[in-house]
Amino acid sequence: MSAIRIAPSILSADFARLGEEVRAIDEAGADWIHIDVMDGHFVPNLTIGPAVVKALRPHTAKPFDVHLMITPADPLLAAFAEAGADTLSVHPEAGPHLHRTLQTIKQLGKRAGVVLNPATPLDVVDHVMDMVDLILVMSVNPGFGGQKFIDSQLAKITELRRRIDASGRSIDLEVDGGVDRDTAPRAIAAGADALVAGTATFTGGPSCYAANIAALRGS
Ligand SMILES: O=C(CO)[C@H](O)[C@H](O)COP(=O)(O)O
Ligand SMILES: [Fe+2]
Repeated sequence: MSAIRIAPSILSADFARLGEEVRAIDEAGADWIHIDVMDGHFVPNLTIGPAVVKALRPHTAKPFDVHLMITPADPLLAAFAEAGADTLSVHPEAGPHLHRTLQTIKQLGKRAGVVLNPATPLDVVDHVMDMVDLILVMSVNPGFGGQKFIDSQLAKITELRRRIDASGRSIDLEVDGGVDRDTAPRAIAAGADALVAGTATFTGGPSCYAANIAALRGS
């Protein structure tokens, strides 16, 4: 098992000071910067577009882990790639051709991720295991930060860990939603090797970020 990567979700940051917030979580030990892109259509919330991703890019050298909750995603993949995304993750429900979408992400030279909603079965990734770099298990329904971790996703994480190991490929298993000091160890025990955390990172303000991130890592 590789080291646990912590990806603070800037959805819980102070949007009036986003550049500063990104620098603060970088200095506090974040491995990736998780950026939640919502379109008010695929999910009932509206957040960040490529212009904001581009504006944040000079504030850190850490990888941008971009979670696209938009439909259709395909017309905007190039814009997010050019804006500075490192990983582009899509929901299979957001378009009719998941394989083609992942091909496009790879052609753009980016890491390709698939995001599984709580009710989405694992089988959706069976035939794209050879092309994904990351699989993200949603442990809340997408759309908002600050929700409660859905325990039933632990069994999915365990089974996904088994399938990733059996594939022989290096695929990150990331968990997103309701991850805090109590649920992080359970997600890790089930097989997660990357954790998204919005509320649990940003609670208490900048002076707490380093301790919050360390606690999630289990150190
Ligand atoms: O994708 C997301 C919501 O759709 C967010 O990444 C997630 O909710 C993080 O927030 P929190 O850690 O507060 O649950
Ligand atoms: Fe997310």
